[in-house]
Amino acid sequence: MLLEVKNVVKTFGEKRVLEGISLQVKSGAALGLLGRNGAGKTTTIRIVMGVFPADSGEILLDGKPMSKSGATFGYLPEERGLYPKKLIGDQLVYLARLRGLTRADAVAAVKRWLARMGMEEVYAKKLDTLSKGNQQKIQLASTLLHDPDIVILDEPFSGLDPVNASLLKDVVRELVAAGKTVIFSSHQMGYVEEFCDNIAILNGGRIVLDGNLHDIKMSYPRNRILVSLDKGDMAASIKTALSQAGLDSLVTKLIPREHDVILTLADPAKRGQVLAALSGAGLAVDRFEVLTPTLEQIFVEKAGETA
Ligand SMILES: Nc1ncnc2c1ncn2[C@@H]1O[C@H](COP(=O)(O)OP(=O)(O)OP(=O)(O)O)[C@@H](O)[C@H]1O
Repeated sequence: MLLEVKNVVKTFGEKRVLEGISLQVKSGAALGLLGRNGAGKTTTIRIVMGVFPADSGEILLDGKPMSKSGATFGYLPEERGLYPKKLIGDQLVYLARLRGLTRADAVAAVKRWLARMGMEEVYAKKLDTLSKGNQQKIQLASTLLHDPDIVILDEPFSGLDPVNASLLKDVVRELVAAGKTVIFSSHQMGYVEEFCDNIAILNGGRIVLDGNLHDIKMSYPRNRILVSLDKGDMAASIKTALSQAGLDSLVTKLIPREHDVILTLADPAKRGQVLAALSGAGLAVDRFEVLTPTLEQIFVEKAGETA
């Protein structure tokens, strides 16, 4: 399944919030939709879901208008929407029925999802008797009860402890593996790096970067190398080894850090010569690694300035 956002423009009053954005999401590979507060992520999601129309542009699923596709959505919004005072089982069954399940199927889906979340015992409890993290898991279950084709998760990890975060990661991975179309929006870049093969960064209503995250990282210069040795004064040993091998001019910068050294090379293709020089000098190299930028660094570079 291919979801396409094509040249979407949206204005609220005088304010143009989306300036003609285009992006694609393929099923079986999650898209990380990123951007600073107010960049237009929620507006984009709402247009994709048909909550309100775009001023112009198209939302297509496999080349046809989304509105005619019959695709089902599961949306976990940032502001959660379940009733705190109602019994969890009752409201989940109600929601599943609203989304078209028979009563028997709805009850079965609710029991299955509560079990998946490790929370079978809360069926007859009120939502507000649960901790924030456990409420969050119920919200996620409510998003997935009807086995939607397109799953949109806005900050799904907020408030979760590491064990629950790990459970949720497994659920998201299963959705992706099951061929769902998954859009994941978060300010926590670590999670985005874990799940999303593809990213789109919005800034000032425009897509300023999109594509495969691995390819994006590989497109950055590969001239910074992290080196660590098993002992001794690393920086001094490395300088001596490079000098003996006549490679001083290849290394344009050498930054000693507490547990390693970062080298900047004039020509990254010659990094093998640096490694050979270090081993040739009898140094025990623990790590020798090309440093690629983190998503956080890429994000700050691309979205740090408001366009
Ligand atoms: N219904 C509305 N009426 C007027 N302005 C709106 C409306 N909805 C959103 N906006 C404006 O559109 C811009 C984009 O908002 P949006 O909620 O899409 O951003 P976001 O990227 O999801 O931000 P956040 O990360 O803070 O959730 C903001 O300036 C916001 O104030």
